[in-house]
Amino acid sequence: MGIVDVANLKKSYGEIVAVDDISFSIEKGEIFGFLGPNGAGKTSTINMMIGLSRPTSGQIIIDGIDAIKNIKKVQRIIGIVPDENNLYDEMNGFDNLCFCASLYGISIKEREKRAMELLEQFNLTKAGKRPFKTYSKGMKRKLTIAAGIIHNPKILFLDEPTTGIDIESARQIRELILDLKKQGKTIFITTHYIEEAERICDRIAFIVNGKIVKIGTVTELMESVEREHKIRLQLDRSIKDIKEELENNIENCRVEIPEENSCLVISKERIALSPILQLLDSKGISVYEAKEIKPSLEDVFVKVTGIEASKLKKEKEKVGK
Ligand SMILES: Nc1ncnc2c1ncn2[C@@H]1O[C@H](COP(=O)(O)OP(=O)(O)OP(=O)(O)O)[C@@H](O)[C@H]1O
Repeated sequence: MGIVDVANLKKSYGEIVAVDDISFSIEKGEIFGFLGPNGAGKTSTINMMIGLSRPTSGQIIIDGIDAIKNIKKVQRIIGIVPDENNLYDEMNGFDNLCFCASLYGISIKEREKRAMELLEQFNLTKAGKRPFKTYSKGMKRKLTIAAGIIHNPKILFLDEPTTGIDIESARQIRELILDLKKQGKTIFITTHYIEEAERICDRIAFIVNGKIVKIGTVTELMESVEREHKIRLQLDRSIKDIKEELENNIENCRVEIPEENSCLVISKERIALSPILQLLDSKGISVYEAKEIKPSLEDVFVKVTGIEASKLKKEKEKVGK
């Protein structure tokens, strides 16, 4: 049993099945990522886990407590960082944190101490005196995370923590998340940034159309699909006219031409370079560079889900605006 156990969880909105019978466990102290495109069911899942919406069916156990029957008890041990900022625009950063702490019944002295500590930890001490509405998007996100951990929760739920903010703030937030893990927190994070999930998550679940299609560590996910070897050749001209000849001459290889002056040689086995170079040389084609392309988690995601990486990127950019 994990610190979080979700079994056969389902959420329907009328005809729409947003979350379709998913089950997973989160171990204490791990960063568990939910990775999927827009509309995959990430927010619907997190909202059921934190008690913002009621499941159509299924079970959620958090730290041994039934989270559907006993959400108030659960809310004391979890921290929530929604995908949209939920703090008061007119209040300054310090007061926002103290107000959040008061909701958990923390004493005034303790509230102020904790707020100051968090402002310092999140590099917001100076900004703490300014109204929240004057913060940049990155600063707003950081203060929202600080508010989510004001009561020192065991488990933190982060919905798209770096969507729509600048690169440097996103980097700082990833560092903060890793620091929280070091402090022993368990973290559930939803994202549609593959690189982010790869960098910080101990385990990742791919979610598409409300279903979990794969769960594992990055290494397990990489090993779960049949690996292809790829070599990219940079050439002095296009090899469109000899593509077929190349494929016929090199055993078990296929050739793709992504750009005018380059090609990809792809095979299930390791690729020997010399016969390729010899053939190209005999055709008077110069090779400027030959580089092995290592598979990425993005390749695995595309293979497992059938969703094109470019589609995921486009959606990411759209949201990031
Ligand atoms: N309140 C609602 N009423 C009706 N349909 C909803 C509601 N909330 C979500 N949905 C639908 O459920 C599906 C899953 O949505 P959800 O917001 O959980 O996905 P998501 O993975 O978080 O997407 P995003 O990355 O865009 O936030 C979508 O088809 C969405 O339109």
